[in-house]
Amino acid sequence: MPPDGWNGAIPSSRPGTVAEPSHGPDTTPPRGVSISSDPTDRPPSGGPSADGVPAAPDPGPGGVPSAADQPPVAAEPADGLPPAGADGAGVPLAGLHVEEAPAADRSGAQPAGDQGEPADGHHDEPDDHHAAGVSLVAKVRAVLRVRDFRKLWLSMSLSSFGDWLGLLAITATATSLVDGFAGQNYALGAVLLFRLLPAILLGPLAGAFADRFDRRKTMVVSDVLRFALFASIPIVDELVWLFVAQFLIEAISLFWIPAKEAAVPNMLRKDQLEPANQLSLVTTYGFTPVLAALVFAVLTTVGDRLGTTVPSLDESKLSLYLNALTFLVAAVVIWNLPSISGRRAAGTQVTGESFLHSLRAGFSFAGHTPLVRGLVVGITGAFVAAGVVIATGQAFASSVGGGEAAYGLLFGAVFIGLGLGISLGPSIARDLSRERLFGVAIVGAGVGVGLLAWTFTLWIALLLVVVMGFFAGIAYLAGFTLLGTEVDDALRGRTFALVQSLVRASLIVSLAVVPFGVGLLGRTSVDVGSVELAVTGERVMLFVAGLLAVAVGVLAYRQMDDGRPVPLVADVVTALRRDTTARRRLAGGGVFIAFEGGEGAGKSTQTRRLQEWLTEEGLVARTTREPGGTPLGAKIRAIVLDPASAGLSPRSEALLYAADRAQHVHDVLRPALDAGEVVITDRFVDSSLAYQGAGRTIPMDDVRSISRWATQGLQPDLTVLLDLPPEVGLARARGRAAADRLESESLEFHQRVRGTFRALAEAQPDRYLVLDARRSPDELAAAIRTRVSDLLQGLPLQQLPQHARVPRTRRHGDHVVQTGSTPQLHP
Ligand SMILES: Nc1ncnc2c1ncn2[C@@H]1O[C@H](COP(=O)(O)OP(=O)(O)OP(=O)(O)O)[C@@H](O)[C@H]1O
Ligand SMILES: Cc1cn([C@H]2C[C@H](O)[C@@H](COP(=O)(O)O)O2)c(=O)[nH]c1=O
Repeated sequence: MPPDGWNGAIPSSRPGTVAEPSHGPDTTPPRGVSISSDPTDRPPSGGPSADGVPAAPDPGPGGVPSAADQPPVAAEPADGLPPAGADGAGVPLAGLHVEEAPAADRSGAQPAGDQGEPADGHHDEPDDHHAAGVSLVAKVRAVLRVRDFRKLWLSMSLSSFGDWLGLLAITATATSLVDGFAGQNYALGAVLLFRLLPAILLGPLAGAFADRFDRRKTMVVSDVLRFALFASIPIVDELVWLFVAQFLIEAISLFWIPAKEAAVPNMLRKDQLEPANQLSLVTTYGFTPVLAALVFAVLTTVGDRLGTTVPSLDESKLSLYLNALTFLVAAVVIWNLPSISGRRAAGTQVTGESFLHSLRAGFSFAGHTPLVRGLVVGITGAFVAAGVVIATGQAFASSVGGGEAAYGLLFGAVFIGLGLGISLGPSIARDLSRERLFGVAIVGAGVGVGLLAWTFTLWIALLLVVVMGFFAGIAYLAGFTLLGTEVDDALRGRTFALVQSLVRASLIVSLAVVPFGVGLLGRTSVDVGSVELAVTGERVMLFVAGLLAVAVGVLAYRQMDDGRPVPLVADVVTALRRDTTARRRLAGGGVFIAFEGGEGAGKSTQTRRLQEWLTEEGLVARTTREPGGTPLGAKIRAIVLDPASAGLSPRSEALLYAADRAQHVHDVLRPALDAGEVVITDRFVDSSLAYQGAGRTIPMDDVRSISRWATQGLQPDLTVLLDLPPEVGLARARGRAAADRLESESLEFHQRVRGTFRALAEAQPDRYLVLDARRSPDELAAAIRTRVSDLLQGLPLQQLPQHARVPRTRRHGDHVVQTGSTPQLHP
């Protein structure tokens, strides 16, 4: 039976999914129109002159500012990007690979070792997996730096530890209070029953109550009552009171859990909720049960000795007192966290909806919303299967020849698997939609159980149990995260409560029914060739549980599938391989390439050259830009770049760029990608993160949120970052035209911009090509062509009709001669 922290599910922001075209297959006629960037349409001059750019520190090789020049880095945010207001140049760049500048450019540069890179100068790009792992640690550390959350998490962990310890102690107490094998088993069953029963009877009521109380008071009162009840069990020392106390403790916990769930999102930023969720679940299922088992073992030794001096004290009683104490400590901690109180304390009115009506609304919502229905079916079915695994565990363990020790190992293996699934699952399956992940993970767990049923070797069984736990952990996190993100706050308490009740009911039913099934089926053996196969009740039940999990996984998947035309297997395989291009291809789309970089880095030059080359190769390729890729965007561009718009507030500026982007995605990018074109944009979302986020010091998450909203999740397949020290780029840009409003910003502003571009590239090395923009235009164009030709290999992109193609012989006479290596495309 899971302890208090069991559904530590915290509403969380959904990890970014790979953009899927919003339209169906290509119906758009081929386009060959190029919207080229025109540097002459800048707003009229009027800003500060090009002079006065302060001398910049030596940027080091490849333009990387040396550590000594970097200003102090502010508190590290969850996403590893510079916090708002921090100088992006201070972000560690160890994993960034910048294609090197020509030798002449590097003279006098500092050794690579100064940048924290390997002394041999070899830039090892961290693989994506590693980057994801590091970023999870960073995210968790950032979450734990939030003082109130840290305190709540510590108190939750303490309660969870106490609860596991209490479970061990109560089961030991129950069996010690009765005599005989049958009596002891009945007592054990009754303890579990009394622990599970309240949720079935009171769960939905507790859910409806959840939003009507001051959360802090609810939690403190619950913890104090649980302290008193746990402490009373060893004092009263009666079996009947143990059952009553169990029932009351569970009933009280039902009020504590939703209060806690509602409190956490108020303490953290939205993007911090998923790592907080992972942390809570790993603590509850990975760490505290192991610690509780160890402490119980220690107390058993101490209790034996104590028992000789204080006869009424044994390890179970000691554990129960300790458990009681954890709740008292938690009560004190929570009492000192006023931020938990929530909206009641803030004076917000609760709707006048009747209690009964709100209960009915909760049920109706769960029954009529396909996604929630799928989640409820999946979670319930998975817990029925889990109940079967628990109920057959002892018999199965002895059948693989390990007895009690094997049971302990198998029990531990479940938690190892759960811990791995919860902590690693989201990063492994980062690109897969959570709806699909949920169904797939339940099926995976079911297959694990089905195979386990026919395993006769302990180590294979242990391996399969870890696999089963791994998938179950992923499903659990995905399911509860989806409940948190997809269910409106007003209904969330009731939905969670309903799921809680169903989970417990499933466990009860399977724990009650399975032993009968096992007994009824008995033990037989089947001859398979020369081998005699033992077909026992517990193995058959396990196999049935596996089949059931597979069935509910498929059912949940069908309920929750968003109807995308991408076949599941290909979706899973490409998501695991992080193959975003293949994912877009699966969805029948084109290829999206973004150019990013500071002022004067050469983006317009290179977007144009790339488009010309692709067109020569017979592909439909277009260039576009932000801001100003649409007629409406051109007006926005005029406003944002006009030095006369001096009073524009940072937020207005961010929204104007987002508005330009929304129109751009809607009018240009999506249709062109849906038509299978190669779309090359001069700037995209990264520019907003760099300029409005780091430059204007707007919180990165706010910029990311409005950008995601504006783009509906569209991401480039490749971003070419032309990296250049800002003083070089500004000089180039100012040599071309008078400085616009952004170019007129300070050098520090532009250094923050540069640092953020680099940090973004570092976070996803597979999706970026970082080039030293001090290289010649020809060298840059050649490096870009090489990378782009790799990206486009084998893709069924839209091609120019024969009559529109430029014969190779004429091309070089008419257009820019593409020098350097020019790979051949085979579209
Ligand atoms: N690799 C290069 N080396 C030197 N000069 C370059 C290089 N690439 C472009 N330039 C020159 O630098 C200036 C800016 O180039 P371009 O307009 O392509 O940059 P940009 O990144 O689009 O600038 P902005 O962001 O300010 O629009 C132009 O005068 C261009 O000729
Ligand atoms: C997309 C985008 C752009 N900017 C800034 C960056 C530049 O200073 C100008 C655009 O000028 P360019 O000549 O086209 O490079 O706008 C920004 O601040 N935020 C953005 O999202």
